[in-house]
Amino acid sequence: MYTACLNLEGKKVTIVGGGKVAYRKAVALENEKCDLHIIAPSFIEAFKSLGPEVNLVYKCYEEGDCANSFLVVAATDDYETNQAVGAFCKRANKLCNVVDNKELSSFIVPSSFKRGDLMIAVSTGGASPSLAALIKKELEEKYDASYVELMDVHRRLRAQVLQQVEDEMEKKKILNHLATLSLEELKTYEKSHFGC
Ligand SMILES: C[C@@]1(CC(=O)O)C2=NC(=C\c3[nH]c(c(CCC(=O)O)c3CC(=O)O)Cc3[nH]c(c(CC(=O)O)c3CCC(=O)O)/C=C3\N/C(=C\2)[C@@H](CCC(=O)O)[C@]3(C)CC(=O)O)/[C@H]1CCC(=O)O
Ligand SMILES: NC(=O)c1ccc[n+]([C@@H]2O[C@H](COP(=O)([O-])OP(=O)(O)OC[C@H]3O[C@@H](n4cnc5c(N)ncnc54)[C@H](O)[C@@H]3O)[C@@H](O)[C@H]2O)c1
Repeated sequence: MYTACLNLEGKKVTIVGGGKVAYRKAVALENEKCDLHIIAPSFIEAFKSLGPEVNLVYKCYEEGDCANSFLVVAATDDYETNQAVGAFCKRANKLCNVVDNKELSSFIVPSSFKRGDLMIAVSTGGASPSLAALIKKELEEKYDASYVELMDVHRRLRAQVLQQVEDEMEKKKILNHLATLSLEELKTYEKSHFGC
């Protein structure tokens, strides 16, 4: 499967299902500024914690419910319903994650976390979602909260380097060197080279 990061801002996204798995997917999608609709006859309590901009639609799935959606997640506990959603999306060329059917999915979701602009995602291709989550947990410790600031400094420094260094080889050399520095070293570099 191809690795990509999707920009879902303003896109209509539909989740079918109102249980534990649908909730996990909803929490992740809520952060993406998409137009999120969730369809199910009943929802677990946890859904109350979602913001008012999330549309909970109290009904069973019907063909056509996802017709205007850019991306769809089929997350019911009913195999036939999930399959119907997946089959519709396949015909209609929509991105679709069917949580109990990798073969019918056009994408699957890795275990991931963010530290500012840094995003780390781990996938086992469905072989062991638990192992993906465990490896993510290990990486969360190594790439701790300090990386949020580190990424801010990197973004500033890269912009300065791109603006001020013309020679392509030199530019590459500097950026590769910056990638090896600690947060403290980066701050010292910034002060001495760009005076801030
Ligand atoms: C990463 C994560 C992201 C997320 O869901 O957003 C995710 N599963 C997570 C957790 C998790 N899932 C399951 C358990 C119970 C233990 C176990 O069974 O292992 C746990 C552990 C837990 O809950 O702690 C069971 C399970 N998962 C799938 C099936 C169906 C099947 O295999 O057919 C079944 C069996 C259902 C059953 O019959 O019981 C399928 C998929 N799960 C995926 C993603 C995709 C592959 C990702 C990959 O391998 O890279 C894929 C293919 C489709 C998809 O959902 O995208 C999230 C971790 C979030 C985090 O903590 O970071
Ligand atoms: N991909 C994953 O990470 C993962 C992890 C665990 C389980 N699963 C699979 O996910 C599925 C759902 O698990 P769960 O724990 O969220 O189940 P759950 O029992 O907590 O929730 C099921 C939800 O589906 C809704 N539903 C049922 N029929 C529907 C229909 N026709 N239209 C709309 N909504 C409908 C129910 O109202 C309920 O809200 C299971 O099939 C399980 O095999 C996937």
